[in-house]
Amino acid sequence: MTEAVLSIGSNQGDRLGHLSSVVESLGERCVSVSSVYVTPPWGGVEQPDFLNAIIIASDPAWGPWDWLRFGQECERRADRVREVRWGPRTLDVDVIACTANGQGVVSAHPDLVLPHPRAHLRAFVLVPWAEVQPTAELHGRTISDVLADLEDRNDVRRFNRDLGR
Ligand SMILES: Nc1ncnc2c1ncn2[C@@H]1O[C@H](COP(=O)(O)OP(=O)(O)OP(=O)(O)O)[C@@H](O)[C@H]1O
Ligand SMILES: Nc1nc2c(c(=O)[nH]1)N=C(CO)CN2
Repeated sequence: MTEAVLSIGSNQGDRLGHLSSVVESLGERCVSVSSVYVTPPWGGVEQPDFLNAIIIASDPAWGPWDWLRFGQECERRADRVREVRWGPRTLDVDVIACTANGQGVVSAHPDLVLPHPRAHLRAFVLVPWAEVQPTAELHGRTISDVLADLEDRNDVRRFNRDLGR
């Protein structure tokens, strides 16, 4: 049994629709969903604001690579094009962390680094994650503590609609 923390983001096209498509595809695997947040682009590329959210998902038979493949399949269905690193996209699904039978999974494989190597730098991940799992830990610190170090944490604002779960 694995539980995954999935970060979903969109800043192109029907942003809310793209995020909703992930929740729909997960179906019964979806355990909880954060509010939707409007977030300024992270990473230095000038582009429109994103909508971001965090999903907690679980499946008795899936391992960490299944969550990665699931996210990439959702991106493909949203016609995501990989052009600019950290640039605009219809849908981004990142696996932020994964637990297998209650134990945190650590992976250094370049195609699946766990926990996600940049999660601790991203208010657009930590603010929604803290909403749904305030006691979660990243590299031995609570995510609330990690978030307190980020200067841009107050730039992340609640959006006026949610993903309906
Ligand atoms: N935890 C992870 N979640 C998702 N992709 C990962 C993870 N670890 C490594 N990768 C790999 O990262 C590669 C690039 O992914 P992607 O194009 O989504 O990056 P990005 O969203 O532009 O940037 P970032 O990785 O900083 O979020 C993919 O080939 C994927 O296999
Ligand atoms: N606000 C925000 N910025 C980003 C995002 C994202 O989802 N939200 N995704 C990126 C690529 O992983 C790069 N920058």
